[in-house]
Amino acid sequence: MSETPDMSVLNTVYKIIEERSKTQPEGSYVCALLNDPKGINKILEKVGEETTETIIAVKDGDKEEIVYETSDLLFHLLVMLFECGVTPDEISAELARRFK
Ligand SMILES: N=c1c2ncn([C@@H]3O[C@H](COP(=O)(O)OP(=O)(O)OP(=O)(O)O)[C@@H](O)[C@H]3O)c2ncn1[C@@H]1O[C@H](COP(=O)(O)O)[C@@H](O)[C@H]1O
Repeated sequence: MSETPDMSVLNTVYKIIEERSKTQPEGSYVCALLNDPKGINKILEKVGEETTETIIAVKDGDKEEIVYETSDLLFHLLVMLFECGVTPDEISAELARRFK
């Protein structure tokens, strides 16, 4: 892709998560998270881990790591939102409501 993707990439990733949940392909990391016997706690564990790794990257001032770990965090947040039945559009609407 020649252009830098905009925030709609989050919607696309969410749609892939939805699709994985429906089709349950073998080897899918999303399915491994969604089907984990710990349920939502597994996803929350990952959100916690990725939050910590993002904080460490920021403390280290390592821009490349900040981009990498924040992407991991956003991805796991999208899986969490999917599991809760919340869409990225609902988050966008809430953020837009706060514009001033
Ligand atoms: N964006 C991501 C994405 N970001 C990170 N990850 C995975 O998230 C995990 C990050 O966890 P860690 O850094 O803790 O690494 P780990 O050692 O594997 O961790 P453990 O789970 O083993 O504890 C890694 O396994 C990464 O591969 C992702 N896995 C999938 N996606 C998206 O989800 C889509 C569906 O993926 P599959 O379900 O695998 O087909 C893909 O097309 C991507 O768009």
